[in-house]
Amino acid sequence: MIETNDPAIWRNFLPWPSAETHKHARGRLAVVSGKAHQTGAARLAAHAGLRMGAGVVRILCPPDAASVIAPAVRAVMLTPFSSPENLGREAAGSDAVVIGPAAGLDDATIANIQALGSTGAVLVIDADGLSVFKGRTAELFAVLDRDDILTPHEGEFERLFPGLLTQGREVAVQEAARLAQATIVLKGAQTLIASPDGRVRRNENGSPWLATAGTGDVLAGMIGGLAAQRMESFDAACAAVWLHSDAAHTFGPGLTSDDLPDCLPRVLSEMRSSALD
Ligand SMILES: NC(=O)C1=CN([C@@H]2O[C@H](COP(=O)(O)OP(=O)(O)OC[C@H]3O[C@@H](n4cnc5c(N)ncnc54)[C@H](OP(=O)(O)O)[C@@H]3O)[C@@H](O)[C@H]2O)[C@@H](O)CC1
Ligand SMILES: Nc1ncnc2c1ncn2[C@@H]1O[C@H](COP(=O)(O)OP(=O)(O)O)[C@@H](O)[C@H]1O
Repeated sequence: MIETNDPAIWRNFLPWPSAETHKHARGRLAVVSGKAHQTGAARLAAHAGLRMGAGVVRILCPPDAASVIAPAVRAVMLTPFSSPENLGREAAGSDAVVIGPAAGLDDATIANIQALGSTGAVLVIDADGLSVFKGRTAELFAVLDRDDILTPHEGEFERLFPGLLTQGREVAVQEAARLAQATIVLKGAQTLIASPDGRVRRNENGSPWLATAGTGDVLAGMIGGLAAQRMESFDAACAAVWLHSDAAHTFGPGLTSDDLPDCLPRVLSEMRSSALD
């Protein structure tokens, strides 16, 4: 049965800081950047993860990108990596890692994802991190744990699961979660979220203002931010999808992906008030 993605289901599982917490205890999120001319997507995701409450957010970047990113971040920290092995070491200790936005469609992206697979962090894989496995899905599935999360739009979904969408989005997303043994977020006007345990929810508060470049990168960062705070992956994905749309409704016309993270304090405050009621 497909449930509506109603906040009542996951509202009480949202992570709020306790009086005694510190930034590392709140959750460590890493976001992997693309090359020097492709760093905006990672910066959007990292900022969103920080706004969602991850206590420490770090961008891990190829060495050539460091001088581009450094002047463009403040609360987000920056660490260059020189190889997939080095990336794996730098990401160790992260609670969640986002990879894929503007990562590049080359073997380095595959090797980076494989290296991250052994860190134990929850992986949120988006965009190029999905498309690069076109025709090589067995290699992707070999990396995934059940708490990992894939966030394809329909184009990316078709590359990973060719032909599956002809059975309808609902059937397709459930079958994809079963095949991948991971949570699948099939994005669209009504995003569907499926867990490998068979749960599936339909998001019904979508906003067409989200049809603008970079909003998917923000969503990946939001999911990563909640997963870093140890919210269960499926609920983290459902909560982030709903809050992402709510932020878009809050801003309305003229929305760009840059605006979304800055709408989150208000959206989260409203959610916190209603959870306390
Ligand atoms: N700020 C930044 O730096 C940003 C960087 N970004 C980075 O840019 C890269 C390209 O990302 P991308 O998503 O534009 O292109 P990609 O998936 O390679 O192919 C697009 C093709 O897929 C198809 N398609 C089918 N359904 C679709 C759907 N629902 N939504 C969208 N497309 C759909 C569609 O085919 P059509 O329908 O036109 O035949 C379309 O032509 C990637 O690295 C990404 O991370 C972006 O995140 C933006 C912000
Ligand atoms: N018409 C729409 N109505 C509601 N949500 C939409 C619509 N179009 C796009 N979205 C949402 O916007 C986001 C776009 O993500 P994505 O396609 O990955 O963009 P990008 O790669 O530019 O970041 C997804 O969360 C998707 O559900």
